[in-house]
Amino acid sequence: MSTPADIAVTGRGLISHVIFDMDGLLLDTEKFYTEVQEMILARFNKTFDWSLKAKMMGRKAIEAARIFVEESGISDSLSAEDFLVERESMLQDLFPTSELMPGASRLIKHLHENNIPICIATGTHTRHFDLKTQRHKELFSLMHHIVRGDDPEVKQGKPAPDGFLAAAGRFKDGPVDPQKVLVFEDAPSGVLAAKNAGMNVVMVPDPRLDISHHDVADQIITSLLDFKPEEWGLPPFSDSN
Ligand SMILES: O=P(O)(O)OC[C@H](O)CO
Ligand SMILES: [Mg+2]
Repeated sequence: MSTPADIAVTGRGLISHVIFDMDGLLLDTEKFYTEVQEMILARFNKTFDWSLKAKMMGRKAIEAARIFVEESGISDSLSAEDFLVERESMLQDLFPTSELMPGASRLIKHLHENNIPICIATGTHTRHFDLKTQRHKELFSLMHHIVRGDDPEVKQGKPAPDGFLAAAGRFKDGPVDPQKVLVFEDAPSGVLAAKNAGMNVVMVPDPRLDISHHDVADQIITSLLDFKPEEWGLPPFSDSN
């Protein structure tokens, strides 16, 4: 992990574009997946722990589902496809209640007001994206574009770089040099995806995630409220932020 001084030395202060992850980073939606998956495993007298959570988060639904049934040892009783069906109605009730993570609105508005191009690259597919964001349309409209997990260009989910490379390619003036992109992520798979795309990554991990997952990111912060844009060559927050 780099310190702010290292960041300046390696030239990572020259960020021109920002890509946000969504679940667990902008929206407090990871808790819904956890709740539902705990309930399903309880049916099999098993517990859902953070080592399994760490492997699933950030991935496309079917990829996470395969990990869930295989790693928890229930694949003989429940297929990945049936797991997705079983959790769907519960998630559909929970997603419309999604709330913003602390500091998300402040950072998005700050970057937009300062003309820093911003977008989202999420593993979430369009139908779930629409449910999760229905209370936050105004804020999400500040994004230049949004790449979802079912985008045709996203052949493989995180940790593959597909989503971040597609996102970097859709800004107004064409593809952006990955070295000038700063990604915000909460998930180990998402941090790896951004590094696989050659980008800079600030990780905002859930405190329950094992610290062994902190090694790959360029910077770790405990909340978006703690992000200091000037450490990355971005306009600082003013007192009114
Ligand atoms: O974290 P995101 O936004 O890539 O979403 C991925 C899944 O939908 C949830 O882990
Ligand atoms: Mg995430």
